Amino acid sequence: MARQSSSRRTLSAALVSTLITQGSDPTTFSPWTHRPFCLKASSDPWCVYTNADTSSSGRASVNHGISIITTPELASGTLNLLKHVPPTGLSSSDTASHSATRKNESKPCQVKSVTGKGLGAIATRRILKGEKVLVDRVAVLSAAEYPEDISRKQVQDLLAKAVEQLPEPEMVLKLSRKGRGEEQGFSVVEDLLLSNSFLVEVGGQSLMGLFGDLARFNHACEPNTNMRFSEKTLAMTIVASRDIEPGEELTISYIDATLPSKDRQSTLQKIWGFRCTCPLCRLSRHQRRASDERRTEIQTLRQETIELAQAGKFHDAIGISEQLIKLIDQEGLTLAIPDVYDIPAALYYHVGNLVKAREYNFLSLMALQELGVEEGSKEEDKVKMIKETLDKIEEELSA
Ligand SMILES: C[S@@+](CC[C@H](N)C(=O)[O-])C[C@H]1O[C@@H](n2cnc3c(N)ncnc32)[C@H](O)[C@@H]1O
Repeated sequence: MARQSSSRRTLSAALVSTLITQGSDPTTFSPWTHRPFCLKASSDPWCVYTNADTSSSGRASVNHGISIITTPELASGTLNLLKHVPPTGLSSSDTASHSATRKNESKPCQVKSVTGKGLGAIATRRILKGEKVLVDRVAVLSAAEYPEDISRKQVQDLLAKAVEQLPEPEMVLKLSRKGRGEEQGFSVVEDLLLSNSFLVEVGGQSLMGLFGDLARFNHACEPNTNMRFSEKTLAMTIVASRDIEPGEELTISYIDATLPSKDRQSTLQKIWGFRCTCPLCRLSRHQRRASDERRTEIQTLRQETIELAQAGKFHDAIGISEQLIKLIDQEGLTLAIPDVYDIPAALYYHVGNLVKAREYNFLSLMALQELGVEEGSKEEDKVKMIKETLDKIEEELSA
């Protein structure tokens, strides 16, 4: 199982033995509610750590529990993360309706059948750009790649254990659809994990995260919401990236949506195992060609900007990067906008045009904030960095 490789690290023998060989009294595994279930690999052991405490008194408690499949080292890092999780838990529906209640509005979306895609999340009312529509705490975190000496069957056992130990395993098992299936050697849990989980960064490692409610969000190549993961709360927040009308489907992008249609289809097929039927992929051949041309041009301009900057032709690179912004905007690639502003921001700073550097840093900051910045997310780090740069520019301008 490999969506993206994760680095493996060494760990202290003392830590391993503390985590693995503790006695049979479950309280000594705290914050885990189950004895860690471990496989001894020739390198690090790999274990399932579960917190299935559904009471509101436990510090790490969450309504739907959490299982993490990892090495003892990362699990020990996660202990700190769990301390920050609000004690009342973060069930998606609770949180979404909680924020809705505050505004005296109804829940923003509900799961319904969508033609050709199974189930999906449909807006129940008007949702404004920037509104949080879901906060979903991760249920299962798994390595994206396992060492070679752990067999496929052992990985399947770890995954099965991770789900089985959750307080409501059926909440995860119900996500299973007719996927790659047993004939291709996939176990039910492995298959559902591969077709429903998203890569997240925890403790510097890329892990696959399964989020019970987010798993009902279908993909679109022009999505109307975006995802923000917080390492602090282990929750994914979904924020509207434009105004959404009642009855519209809420969509996210599973891949780099700036790619031309052929590349998007092949990536979705290879990694996710389905053929995309989103509105952009269903355009007439003529309209799709126009969009593909713009997207191919976007890839070319990106590459050209890098090459020009590497060759020290900064003013030419600035010109191309500004063309790139126009194209990204024309193609409605809202999610790519903050990153694309960073390019002229850095280039203008480099050539000493501080006024323009300030303008683009400011635009990047605004675009990021419009898309939602969660505490403990990588976007929060980026906002901090841009603000520091803006302060530095102000200082230099007033010197
Ligand atoms: C994370 S799940 C989304 C929820 C799913 N539709 C359900 O019924 O639970 C991913 C699966 O939904 C379907 N899907 C998602 N986006 C799609 C799209 N744009 N076109 C066609 N099928 C899609 C595919 O079957 C994919 O494997």
